[in-house]
Amino acid sequence: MTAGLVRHFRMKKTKVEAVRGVDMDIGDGELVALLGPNGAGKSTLFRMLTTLLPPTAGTATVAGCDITRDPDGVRARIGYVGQNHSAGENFRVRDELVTQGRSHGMTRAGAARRADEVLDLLSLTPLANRTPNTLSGGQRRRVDIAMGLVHRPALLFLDEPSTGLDPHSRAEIWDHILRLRRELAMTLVLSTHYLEEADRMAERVVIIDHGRIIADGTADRLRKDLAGDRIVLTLDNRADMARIAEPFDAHGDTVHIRVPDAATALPRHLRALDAAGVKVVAAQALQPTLDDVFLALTGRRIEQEAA
Ligand SMILES: Nc1ncnc2c1ncn2[C@@H]1O[C@H](COP(=O)(O)OP(=O)(O)OP(=O)(O)O)[C@@H](O)[C@H]1O
Repeated sequence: MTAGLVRHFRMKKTKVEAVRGVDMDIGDGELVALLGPNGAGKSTLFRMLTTLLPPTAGTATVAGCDITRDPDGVRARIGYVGQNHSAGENFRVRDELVTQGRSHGMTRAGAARRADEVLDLLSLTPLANRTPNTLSGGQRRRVDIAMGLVHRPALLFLDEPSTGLDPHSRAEIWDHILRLRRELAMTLVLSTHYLEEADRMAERVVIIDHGRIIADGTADRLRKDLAGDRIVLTLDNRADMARIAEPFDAHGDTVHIRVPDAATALPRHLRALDAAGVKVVAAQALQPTLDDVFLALTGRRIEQEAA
């Protein structure tokens, strides 16, 4: 889908290399989460793939069309939900959707029918005659998604769809995103810096940092390959640490041991330590988070940077 995609910005004397050579292939019907800290280049990549920004170098084919040679073809086939609201403040939601349909060449009756369909799809029918400035953050986000769906795209880009929403609204947005996937078999590419969302919702996670892809796979695969499970033991007597045979990291009173499968390793370790007379007062089997994966790859944590 993309080959060597690059985007630089020039500002006076400095050059910002926002995207530094991205190669990515996304298949039909995939749900892909692009995960990275602030400034990683996610929005710039999206803006190139949705033809809002020309690449400095490289190529990309989106929904079968080249982003540089056939931007109109790309735009006709994709939907894009950016970080800014797409509907005007003071027009009724349904009217905005009809206008959007008309701008895609639909007849008035066709656009009205489609507006009602997308209102229903995003559970917005009761709000159809409200203006966006009277809606909650989560409701407005659903209007943004509805605007991106009017022309029936097969592929939808969502740039941080849940950022800034309270946990309840975030869960609601995700219900709707997953519904699009289930009921319309859409290809969904979204960006997020919420680690647990990428982990739970997407079957493929692409981690991006400083404008480059640094990992790509299922969350489970990334965890296993790049971070590994840990068991965490608290010993009754710190001096007993010297009697642990495996390599470990000590954090205060606790000992962290890297293992391939924490659930099966934990009882084995407890039995061995018991037999050696080492008293363990607490024990935990820990699966790494995607933040641990990011830490293993970069030495930094996404969560700290997002905060
Ligand atoms: N128009 C621009 N002019 C100059 N620099 C820009 C421009 N747009 C983006 N950048 C820079 O490019 C880099 C990547 O920004 P981008 O918005 O793509 O990151 P992001 O991963 O989407 O971050 P966020 O999660 O904060 O939205 C940043 O250093 C940013 O400051």
